[in-house]
Amino acid sequence: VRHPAEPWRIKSVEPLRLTSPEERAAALATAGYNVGLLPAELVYIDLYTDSGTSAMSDRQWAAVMLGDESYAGSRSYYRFEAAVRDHYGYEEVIPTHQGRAAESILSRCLIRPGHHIPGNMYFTTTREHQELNGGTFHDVIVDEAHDPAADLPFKGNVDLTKLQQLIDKVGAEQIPYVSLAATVNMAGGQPISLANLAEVRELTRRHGIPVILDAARAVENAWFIKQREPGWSGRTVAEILRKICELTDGATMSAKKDSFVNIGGWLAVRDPRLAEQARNLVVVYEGLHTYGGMAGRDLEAVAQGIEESVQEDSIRTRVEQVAYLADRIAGAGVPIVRPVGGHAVCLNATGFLPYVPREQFPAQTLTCALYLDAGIRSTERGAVSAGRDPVTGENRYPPLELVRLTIPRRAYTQGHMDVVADSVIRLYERREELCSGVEFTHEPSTLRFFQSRFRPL
Ligand SMILES: CC1=C(O)/C(=C\N=C(/Cc2ccc(O)c(F)c2)C(=O)O)C(COP(=O)(O)O)=CN1
Repeated sequence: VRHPAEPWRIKSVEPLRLTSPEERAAALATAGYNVGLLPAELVYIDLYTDSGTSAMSDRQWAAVMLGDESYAGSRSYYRFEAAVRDHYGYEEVIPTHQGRAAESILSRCLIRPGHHIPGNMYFTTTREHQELNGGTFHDVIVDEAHDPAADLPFKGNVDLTKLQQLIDKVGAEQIPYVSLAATVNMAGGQPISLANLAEVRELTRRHGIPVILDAARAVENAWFIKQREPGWSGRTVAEILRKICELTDGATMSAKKDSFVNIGGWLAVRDPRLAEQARNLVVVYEGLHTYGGMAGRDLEAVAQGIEESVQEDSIRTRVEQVAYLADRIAGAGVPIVRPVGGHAVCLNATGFLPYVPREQFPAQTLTCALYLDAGIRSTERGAVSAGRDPVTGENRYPPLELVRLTIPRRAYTQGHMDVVADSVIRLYERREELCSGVEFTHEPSTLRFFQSRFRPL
């Protein structure tokens, strides 16, 4: 796989510093063996997240200067609203400062204690807000999504039998909505197909259950539909994105992904009554419903980012850079999640570190080894992220124990990808030496992944 030639040239740069091994060892100990607690300046290549870390374009920076900071009815809000309506197709657009704020407001509007929310695999903040409002999340994704080696084109698909069984078990009236992610982050950025989405739409329509999309990386999902789903190769990404949204009743959006911005999000629905309920909560938690926790300049950057995100060369080269990294790593025999997702290469930590027992958190251990080796920050997407079962309090050990190498958009070049690939391959060749993991020294009660601290065993 060749590294793509980007459809842009660099006009502004931010200097990077490579630390010494000694510096990194000291920094990691201070950070409690949680790379998420490292100061960013001690990280050389930061693959912690693609959320809010992408490079904005000169046109987005120019739009920032046009930000209308009026409290009510900002010009920038109407530009933002028009961009969401044009590209996602929902009538009622409600700004929020980022995705989890949209999730919180949607959950407060639709979920009541005792409710059940089916979805194609969990995402941490999405499930958290569902549980905080008394709901129970049920994973109805196809079984293959939990198998890192299953190389299927649409592992984000819903297993319709699982969905029907949940409806039969709890009753449609106990299901406020079906929560669908496009792509599925925790499965490695796996897309859902339009055919499956249409089947979910049909099944839920029969029971009067709404479908709410998590659109954070829906442009990447649209790209995979164009590449992999028969009958769509001749359509534009923009047309396919609209088609995805048409099959849903609303969406929560973290604009910090597809739309390249450093902050921003929105909730969009078709039902004006739900929209009014949500706007009332936005005023309580985010700010007036025409800015929703963003400055006018942020609204402008999101609007411009949406337009750029659906340009074919932009999304193609974004996904191809990830494929380049995956190809180099997999070429050396390193176990990764197949097929490669749109935003990340996911290392299968149990396959990578077979001698580290699950109770010693192999994925967390591997993130530490990657940082020590080359100053690379990656993301634990395994048992630490999965947290504890809210009922039993026991650690959840999901089948996927992954290290996510998450690629920011338009930020790193082929040279950086090669540094990452070389480091991963070097560690894989030394994997026999890595036979003990880590244990908690501090474990927060909520979303422990961010603030946990560990000690090496
Ligand atoms: C599919 C989806 C997301 O990927 C997502 C965020 N994602 C992050 C940041 C993150 C979030 C929670 C974690 O445990 C985590 F470790 C990383 C990420 O890196 O992937 C949100 C929430 O959107 P907000 O971040 O704008 O509020 C909603 N939906």
